[in-house]
Amino acid sequence: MTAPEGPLVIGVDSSTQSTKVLVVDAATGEVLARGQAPHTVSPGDRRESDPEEWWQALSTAVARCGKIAGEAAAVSVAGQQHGLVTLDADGRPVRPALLWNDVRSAPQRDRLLADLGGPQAWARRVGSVPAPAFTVTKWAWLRENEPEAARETAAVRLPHDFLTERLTGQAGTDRGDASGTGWWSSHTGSYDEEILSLAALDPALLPPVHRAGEAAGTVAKTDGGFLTPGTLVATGTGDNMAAALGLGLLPGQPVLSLGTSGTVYAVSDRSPADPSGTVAGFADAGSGWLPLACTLNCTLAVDRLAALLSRDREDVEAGGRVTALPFLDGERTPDLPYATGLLTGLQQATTGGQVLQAAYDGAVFALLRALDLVLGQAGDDASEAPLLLIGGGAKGVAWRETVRRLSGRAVQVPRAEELVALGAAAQAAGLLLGEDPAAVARRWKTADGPAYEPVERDEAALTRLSATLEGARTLLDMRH
Ligand SMILES: Nc1ncnc2c1ncn2[C@@H]1O[C@H](COP(=O)(O)OP(=O)(O)O)[C@@H](O)[C@H]1O
Ligand SMILES: O=C(CO)[C@@H](O)[C@H](O)COP(=O)(O)O
Repeated sequence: MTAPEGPLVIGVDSSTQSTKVLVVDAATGEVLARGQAPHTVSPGDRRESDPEEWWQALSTAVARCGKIAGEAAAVSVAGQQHGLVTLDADGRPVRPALLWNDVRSAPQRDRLLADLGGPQAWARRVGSVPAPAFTVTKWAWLRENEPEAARETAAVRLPHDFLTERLTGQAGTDRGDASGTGWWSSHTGSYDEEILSLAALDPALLPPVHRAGEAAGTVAKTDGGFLTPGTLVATGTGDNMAAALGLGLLPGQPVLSLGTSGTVYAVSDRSPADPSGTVAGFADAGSGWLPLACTLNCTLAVDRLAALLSRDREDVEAGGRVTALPFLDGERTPDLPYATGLLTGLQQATTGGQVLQAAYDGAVFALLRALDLVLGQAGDDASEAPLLLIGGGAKGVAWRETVRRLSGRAVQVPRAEELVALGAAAQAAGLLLGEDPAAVARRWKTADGPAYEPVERDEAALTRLSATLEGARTLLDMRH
């Protein structure tokens, strides 16, 4: 490793399963140190995590980077989107955070949709038709199911706001993450008073929304002194917005991310509004937008199937007619919050490897079905552009080959791992150096990596998956 040119910056990804921290040379993008610490997510129907554990994980992951972390001149925190963090008057969590993949708020979502006049009204108003992932549905759930906790709440935050506020001592969020709440409009760039009133949420509980390029503050104090006081803190953003920054994404470049969630998105310079609700009309971390579709069942669902079959995740086999819709946690895309996993087409000759391959197919199919709608909302011609494959799953051959076979598109796998944390680092570097963070990431060449030619699309598998989904809709919509 050559001596860093400096200055150094820190990028944080506080995602569903863990916190990842990178110390990066702002001049070159070289990753000088990395640290990681896990999170606990409650099992069963609840998907909750303790925000205090995120804070501890941040401290541990920074410590695992070594002393060099103390030399950073700027830091930025990106986080899993949508989570409802409720704080009391002393800034302590009233209860664990309700995460993006907790679908218990589906009935409240249905009610909120109707109260504003249906999906079209929501898309027109805030840019998105809320899924049960959106924070507004979670607040409605809390008020209905735990009114005392709602009453005790003195501040409502998103995961990245909570961590940034702990660092700086100042409340604030950014437009990218705010656009996943449902109460902030990516068309107008402001909180929507009518929606806040429908959800019975006092706007005084919400943080101010920083503009792109503004600082959130400086490191005021930290419990264990794990970052140097006075270090500049950028606004941070949602994890998908950060990954878009981390890739230095330009319009017309589609991304498919394989992590706890599966996402497909592109950046756009027009404000999306998809009344079907498949495409969320998020704002990006700059001054543009990020039309995005998200599935709940991606790498964890396939890993679970592999574990049930006692197979390595790469141990797949082609052939057979087995079809899987691996909606183990309910599903968001398609909108089937009450769904469970479905397996059909099993025959005497079916092998375990074919069942596992079917799980990959089902997870990728759900994402690719939404990709055309995402690109339609983005409005730029991306027909010839390679699909950028990122997230933990992009390291897997079975994932990559499934995406190639079902998409029929060229695929590029950036060599840079941890694009969310790198995007946060680019945001910190942009703030420090007065540059556009996406341009910083392009200078760092983060999207470079091996390219894979298109292969013929497996129409037979796609037709089988579509027919299974349509045929099983009533079953998948059944409330257990
Ligand atoms: N070498 C690998 N091959 C395939 N999948 C992998 C590999 N390494 C990690 N993964 C998958 O990556 C997932 C984590 O992805 P990541 O993007 O880090 O998740 P998140 O940010 O949502 O917490 C794990 O659930 C695991 O299935
Ligand atoms: O809900 C969404 C996007 O709308 C998810 O993408 C979350 O932001 C969680 O991300 P990961 O933990 O899977 O990175």
